[in-house]
Formats: sequence, structure tokens, C-alpha cells
Amino acid sequence: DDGEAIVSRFQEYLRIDTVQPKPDYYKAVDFINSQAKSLSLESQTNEFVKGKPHLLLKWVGSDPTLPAILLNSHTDVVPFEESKWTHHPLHAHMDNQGDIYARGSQDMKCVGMQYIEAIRKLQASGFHPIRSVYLSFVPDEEIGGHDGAEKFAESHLFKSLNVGIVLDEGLPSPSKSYRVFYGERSPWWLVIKAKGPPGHGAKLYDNSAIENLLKSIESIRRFRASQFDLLKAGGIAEGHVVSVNMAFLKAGTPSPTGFVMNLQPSEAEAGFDIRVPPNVDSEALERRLVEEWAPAARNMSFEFKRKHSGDPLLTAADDSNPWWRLFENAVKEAGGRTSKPEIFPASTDARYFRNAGVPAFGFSPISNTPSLLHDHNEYLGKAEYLKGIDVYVSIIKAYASYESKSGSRDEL
Ligand code: MET
Ligand SMILES: [Zn+2]
Ligand SMILES: [Zn+2]
Repeated sequence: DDGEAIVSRFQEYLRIDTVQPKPDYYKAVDFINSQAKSLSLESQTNEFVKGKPHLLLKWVGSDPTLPAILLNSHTDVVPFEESKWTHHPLHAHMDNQGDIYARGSQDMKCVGMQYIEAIRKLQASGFHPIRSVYLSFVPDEEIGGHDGAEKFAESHLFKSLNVGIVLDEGLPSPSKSYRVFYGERSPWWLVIKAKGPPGHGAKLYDNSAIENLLKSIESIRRFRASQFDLLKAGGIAEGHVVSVNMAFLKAGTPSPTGFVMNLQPSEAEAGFDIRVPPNVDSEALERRLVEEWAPAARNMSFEFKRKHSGDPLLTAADDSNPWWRLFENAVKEAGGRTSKPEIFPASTDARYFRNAGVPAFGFSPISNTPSLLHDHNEYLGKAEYLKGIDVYVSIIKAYASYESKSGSRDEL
């Protein structure tokens, strides 16, 4: 198979409209299934939630008693502002430098297709896995994964697969070495609300809803700055500080021509995307929220739109974990290098697999590329894509031919 055919299959997947909030999941699943057929993989589709198909493929290994490998990817992508892109985000246009522009080119249709292409190459080389290799294509990651990976990871089906190690998405690296993730920050999607007496727009008085909300916003911004300063000072990675960013601000009394200008509203609210590292005292952070960010004494309340409860689990990324050693070596053998394992700054479905007791690494084999996840003009270079396939060839080969029983989950 030549590079051209490989790249055009990637483009074909990118052109399927799986944009939230109305992804065409069936089209994506049909496409991947047609690829699976050409590789004679076993296939099953389950709808843990109606209309949200989860596709599971299996490359059967020769020793069913050994824990299996799971290669996970999500089929949905985030929305885009079409007019801000150089090329239409669903056209998967390749420019004359070989860069392919599309939503999902980095996050993470690349990875899903690279798994497939790596298996194609391994089969062509005559390789036979000892451990079974599963490929999982999950829906809904970008809206929290509750109807996707979470249901799958909690299912009897998942238990029955006896998975020993999961690979899921990572982030592109601007340098030569690949980034790898062994844990992630927990998402807290927080909405704070302020109430206060309404009043004439010309009147100065205390405790209006907007004044109350602004005091909180000032306090939150001070905290944000303290965390950002740590990052700017260097020596600490993104995944180890708390990020707090405002997602929306809502206040005012609507009128047909905009907002009423001479009325101070009685309610105001703001939403924040907060990401909490595993090493942070989350109870202390929550106290800060109750006491400073949304104090009842200032007529404030709060609500979590999403909050990952419990401590996020970490996968050992050192010599105590044979899957780590194998991973690091396999990347090296493919001519790549991994940088120091990190905490993923955002969230991935890997947390659901870790919660199910299975170790998981976050990895997207993309080097020398700016991270453009959820950004305009997301792209991936053709050469980088092809190189990534060879990296997976090496990893899958190492994992699927690893015979030691110590790859069982009980020992990790
Ligand atoms: C918290 S749901 C995860 C959605 C997306 N992967 C993010 O990190 O924002
Ligand atoms: Zn993703
Ligand atoms: Zn994403």
C-alpha cells in the first residue's frame, strides 16, 4: 500500500461530519467497519445509549488467557467557525506542503485511522498477535463521554475483554519528541450565580447582582493569575497547576433592541471551565469556592455542570510498569523519542478506563506540530501522519507479542 492510498483513507474519515452536537455516528461506524472488513477483524456495534453507536473491533491473538490491548479513539469532533478557517474544516484539503486541514486531524481521527493502518501494515508483514488487540471507536467524548466511553468502561462487555492496557489520545508536540500522558486533570465545570435587588440604572447602591458577581470574578481572576504565574515562572508543567477560564457571562434585561440600559438586573451568572490536577487539594479548592467565589453572604450560589468526583487515578510511567518500558522502547525502535510523561491538561476518555482499574497512556504520535485541538485551522502533516503509523506498528507489535503473565491488570 502506498502513502497516497493511506492518506486518502484518512481524508475520507475526516470528511465524515461527526461534528458535535449532531454527529453522524453511523456514517463513521460504517466507514471504519468497511476498513475492518478489509483486515478481517471481528466487529460488533453496541448502543449503550440509543443513537450513539460504539464500535468494537478485535484482532484475535493466539493466547486468549493473556490480557488484551485496547486502542481507543473517539469518533466525534468539536464544532468550528467555518469562516475563520483557510480551508473548509470538513474538506480535509491537503496543501502543497502536505498539510491536511480538517477538524479532527489532530483530535483524534488521526489516531483512530493510524491504529487501523498500523494493523494493516502488521498483517502485511506476516505478524500474528499473541495477545488480542481491540480497537474501540467511542461516541461523545467531546461532550463528556458519559454515553460513550464511560458506559463502555463500566459494562460487562468491557470486563469480559480482560484488557491489560489502554492507549488513548494525547497531544501534539511542537518539538521532536512525543508527549505521553499517565493521568489527567479533573474537569470542574462551574456556574456561579448572584442575586441582588434590581434598581434604577442611575442609582448607586450596594449588593446588586452584577456587583456581587464582579467581586467573585475579581477573586477568581486573582487565583487564576497566581496559577498562571507559576506556569510562566517555569519549572512546573501545565498539568500541575489549576486552570480557570471563563466560559460565559450572562446578565442584563433583554429588550428588542439589545439590553435595557437603565435597569440594574436582579440576577447575573458566570460559567468557568476549571481543571484540577491530581496533586491539588480539591477540598481546599472547594472551600475557596464556597467562601470566596460564591459566598451565600453575598447572595451567591453555585452549581457544577460537570465535576469529576474522586481522585483521578494515575498509571505508573516508570520501570515498575512493564507496559511503560515496552512503550518507551517501541517508540525508540520506531526512531522516535518520548519526553517526560505528563499529566494531561484537559480530559480524555482514558480516565474511565483507569477508573475501571486498567492502566492507560495518552498518546498521539504527532511531533514537530503546534497543538491546534479545538482551534481554527487544525491540521496534520502527511509525513507526520505516516510516521505515526510506524510508531503504532512498533508499539502494537511490542504489546501484542509480550508474553509475560505480568501484564495482567492485578499486578499494575
Ligand atoms: C470534560 S469532557 C472532555 C471534553 C474535552 N476532551 C475536554 O477536555 O474539554
Ligand atoms: Zn479528543
Ligand atoms: Zn477534543
